[in-house]
Amino acid sequence: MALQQVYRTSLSLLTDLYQLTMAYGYWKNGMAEREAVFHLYFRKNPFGGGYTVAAGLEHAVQYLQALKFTDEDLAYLGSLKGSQGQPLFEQAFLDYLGAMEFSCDMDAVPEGTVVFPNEPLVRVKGPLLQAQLVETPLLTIINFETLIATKAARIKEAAKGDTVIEFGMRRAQGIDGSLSAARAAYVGGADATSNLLAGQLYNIPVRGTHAHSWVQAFDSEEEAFEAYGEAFLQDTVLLVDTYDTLEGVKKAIAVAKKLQPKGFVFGGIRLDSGDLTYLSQQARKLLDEAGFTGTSIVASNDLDERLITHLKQEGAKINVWGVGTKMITAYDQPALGGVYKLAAVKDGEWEYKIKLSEQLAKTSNPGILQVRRYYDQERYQADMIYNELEPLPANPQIVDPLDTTRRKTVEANVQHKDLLLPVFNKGTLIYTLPDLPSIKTYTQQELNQLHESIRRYLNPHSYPAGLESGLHQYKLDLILKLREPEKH
Ligand SMILES: Nc1ncnc2c1ncn2[C@@H]1O[C@H](COP(=O)(O)OP(=O)(O)OP(=O)(O)O)[C@@H](O)[C@H]1O
Ligand SMILES: O=P(O)(O)OC[C@H]1O[C@H](OP(=O)(O)OP(=O)(O)O)[C@H](O)[C@@H]1O
Ligand SMILES: O=C(O)c1cccnc1
Repeated sequence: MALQQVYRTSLSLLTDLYQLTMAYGYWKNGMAEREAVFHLYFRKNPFGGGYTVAAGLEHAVQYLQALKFTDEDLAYLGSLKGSQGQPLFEQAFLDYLGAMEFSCDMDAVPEGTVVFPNEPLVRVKGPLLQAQLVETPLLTIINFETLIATKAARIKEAAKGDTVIEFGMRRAQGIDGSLSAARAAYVGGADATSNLLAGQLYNIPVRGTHAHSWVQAFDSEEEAFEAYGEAFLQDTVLLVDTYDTLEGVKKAIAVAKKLQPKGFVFGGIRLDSGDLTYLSQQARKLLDEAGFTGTSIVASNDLDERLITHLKQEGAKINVWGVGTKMITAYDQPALGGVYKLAAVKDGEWEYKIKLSEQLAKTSNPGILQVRRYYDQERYQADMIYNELEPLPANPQIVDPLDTTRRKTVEANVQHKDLLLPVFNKGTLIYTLPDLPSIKTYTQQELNQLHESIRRYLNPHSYPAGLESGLHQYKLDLILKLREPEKH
């Protein structure tokens, strides 16, 4: 029953061992309750793209709401031994964990928001032990769902208003990979999923056709089509490529005509192999000539945003795209490199912290950060990461992270909004989670605010997003200070 045991009420052990060893260390050193701030952000848009769609907040919230070490969890931690056979954790620490209630503040960008490198998607502020502990699960959830939502947005963009159905469960990264990806794909742009459990859990529309095995199970393709059409008079999409695609289309048309007196509505055909441009054009001609002008042509077969764009440019007559492997696995980039970095610790006063790196771009940002988005009537103009606790100049400057000599002054007449919204206040949920259809609509509104040169998948323009110049200078000074050998 291991499978059933995976999806349990307590996911508190769903973290790396080192989160618990650090937690023990903080507790032992009297630092557990010291206030700290962490930011979750990524450094590069995935897929060589110009934007990223944030997703996963709902699951992150659910995880945090349920964060409680059960007796079973504590017994397991108590059973862990060091190399000399000694218990890894002492009982008083386990008692502390058992009594612990999540009490952090969390701010996050709403799901469906378009975001850019280095911008915090989540900010956790609270007792050091707790804020550290949640690093790994928050990254697991946000990295994956953000990655898939972004992939789906790219695919939906390529489909240019056509319907996109997520068909990927069979190729997904395991059970949860199929479920959370189905939800994230829907957030990003997919219109429906073939995954029934995702449909039930998340209220995503479910859609599907039939497999080649259906046709193979009958003595002839006609019989198979007729039997399916009889069973689903209203919603039939027939897979026509089991033997010879265009012959299959002709047989599907003949069956549709035969069943019409019974109220049959010819929903569509599906093409799953061969030259999808040529076959869809020929199939469209045959369908139109037979009067089935409203019958859809569904295509599937290793599709992604590039192929869909190609097929459209070639003049393919496809209006529904079934996309599996390449969407559900984010095939060309299997992980978003989101990180979770300590940015401030309070010891009386706030002390801002950075993690040094050889490259300035990889050095984390200090402070208690917020993201300000500037926009006019038509578009998002620029984003500025700034320290909430420091005063902002009247006309702040945004420093380009890739070329810090390039700076953009924010014009006085543009509007702005801050992206991180309060989600938890001292462990209490204060954010109303939007329903999934609202998130999906919001994603599309967000994408529409980006210039199409930023949305295109090939060599997109980069959206201006950087540090407020005062924060940038503070960071440089901190780096220089930390690099002085005698200081550390
Ligand atoms: N007109 C086209 N232009 C570019 N790529 C296409 C075109 N038509 C199909 N493709 C893509 O080419 C790839 C190979 O197609 P092909 O029909 O050879 O697939 P297959 O997987 O070998 O077929 P089968 O499913 O029968 O094994 C698929 O990813 C398919 O989506
Ligand atoms: O190609 P994807 O984007 O992953 O879409 C899902 C695929 O899954 C099904 O076939 P399956 O892969 O089971 O068999 P097939 O490749 O032999 O058609 C379906 O016919 C699609 O081709
Ligand atoms: O319904 C379909 O056509 C379907 C579902 C999953 C995978 N491939 C196709």
